[in-house]
Amino acid sequence: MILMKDIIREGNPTLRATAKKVSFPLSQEDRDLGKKMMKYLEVSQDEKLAEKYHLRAGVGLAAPQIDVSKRVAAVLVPDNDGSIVFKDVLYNPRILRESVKRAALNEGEGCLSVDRNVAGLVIRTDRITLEYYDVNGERHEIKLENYPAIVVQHEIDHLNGTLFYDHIDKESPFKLPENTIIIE
Ligand SMILES: O=C(O)C[C@@H](Cc1ccccc1)[C@H](O)SCc1ccccc1
Ligand code: NI
Repeated sequence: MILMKDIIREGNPTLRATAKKVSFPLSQEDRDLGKKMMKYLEVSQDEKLAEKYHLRAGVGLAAPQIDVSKRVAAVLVPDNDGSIVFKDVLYNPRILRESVKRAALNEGEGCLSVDRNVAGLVIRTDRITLEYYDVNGERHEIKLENYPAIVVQHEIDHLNGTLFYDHIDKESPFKLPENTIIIE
């Protein structure tokens, strides 16, 4: 099971590398990789289990964060009522289309690989068309908006060596650019 000790932190070069695509049919290793990343998210979102295993809650986890430079990311986005908005392991995810409209989370962003608070608006695209392959090699093309779209962009950033604070305007971190909505 993935524990916090397995998650690499700022300064580890893998976090700044461009991860490599996986090939299909997936090797057992790449199947298991996706499975254990999703397991981390499930356990981290269970209050009791997260406490038991000292896990930071996560709605997404990218393979580079456990020092595996492959284009694989697990996403588990719950709704406020505990239902699931979006859950899958994304193999070779790619953003096909981006809206002109931008979005940023009101409370900014954090990262399991960043052990400090970096304040500021993380400016992202509000609506995306996402292409990815699932564990069976099936191609998916889906539209996401608002919070799920933010989470997926955060994870795809990890596959490209980008961290959330790269998107914060250093001069004026809380400036709201034109055409940008705040997501509460
Ligand atoms: O480090 C990661 O990739 C996991 C992040 C993903 C993320 C952070 C902020 C905004 C979108 C995605 C963790 O989920 S950070 C912890 C967290 C937990 C629950 C809700 C929001 C953030
Ligand atoms: Ni992160």
